[in-house]
Amino acid sequence: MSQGPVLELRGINKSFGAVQVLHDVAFSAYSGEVTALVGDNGAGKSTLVKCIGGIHPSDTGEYFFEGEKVHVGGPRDAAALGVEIVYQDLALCDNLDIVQNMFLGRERKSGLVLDEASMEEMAAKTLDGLSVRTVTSLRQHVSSLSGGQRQTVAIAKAVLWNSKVVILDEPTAALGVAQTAQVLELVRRLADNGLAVVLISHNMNDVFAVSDRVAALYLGRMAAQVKTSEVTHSQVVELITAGRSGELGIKNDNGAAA
Ligand SMILES: Nc1ncnc2c1ncn2[C@@H]1O[C@H](COP(=O)(O)OP(=O)(O)OP(=O)(O)O)[C@@H](O)[C@H]1O
Repeated sequence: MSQGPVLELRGINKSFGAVQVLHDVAFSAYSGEVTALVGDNGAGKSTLVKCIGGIHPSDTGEYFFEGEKVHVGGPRDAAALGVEIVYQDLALCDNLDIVQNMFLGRERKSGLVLDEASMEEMAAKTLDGLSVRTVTSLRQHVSSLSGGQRQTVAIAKAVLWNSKVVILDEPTAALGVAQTAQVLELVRRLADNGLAVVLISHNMNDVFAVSDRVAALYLGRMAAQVKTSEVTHSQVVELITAGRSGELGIKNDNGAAA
């Protein structure tokens, strides 16, 4: 399924004041694939994702979407391309129900009133399309949902808008074993439905369970972006902790030596 990447960044540099956080970073995401973005605390994962999402646009570098060079100067530009980010804190409102959360800020109206029926139908269709069966009622307040169910609602909200790239910030960090398995299954299904999924993770089991590629950041540089099937668990740990793998032969997707 390897066509060109749907999203590709080249030569991304980003500084906050005098501190340069990202150095000449290249990163690609492919439709139908899960790309795990890994790296130690402070390696620059969130900063890279914020560049992709237009929250902190990069200082220099190029951004390509579906092969075209684009300018992403803010979150609206990213959303218009079909790039959605699901943050760790989920940004769900506890006092609203599932449908209200999924349409928050983008409510559908019929004349002057909210078109509840069509929103409920779209929400149900999206959850069905993701084969989500864990939610009992769409009119349930999200405060009454489990961590895994909340994660599911946040992910469904991100894919409601015909998105093409979905970035998930540590979706299993706060979950137990069974819920982690459920969310990972959902992550895989998103890719199988044709989306490019980027999964930020610290958990090697999750990375190897679900990803097609691994992109490893080390001190703000892309140490390697490789196919998951071509690396071992310990090579990925080395990339995260030392910025390179001692064993030769790891190549970046673009052919450069890691
Ligand atoms: N708004 C900001 N202003 C100044 N420095 C920042 C800002 N955001 C991030 N940084 C710095 O950039 C570096 C990378 O941070 P970032 O949050 O991108 O790392 P991360 O890989 O996501 O880490 P973690 O796994 O801990 O979330 C850190 O040294 C951080 O202190």
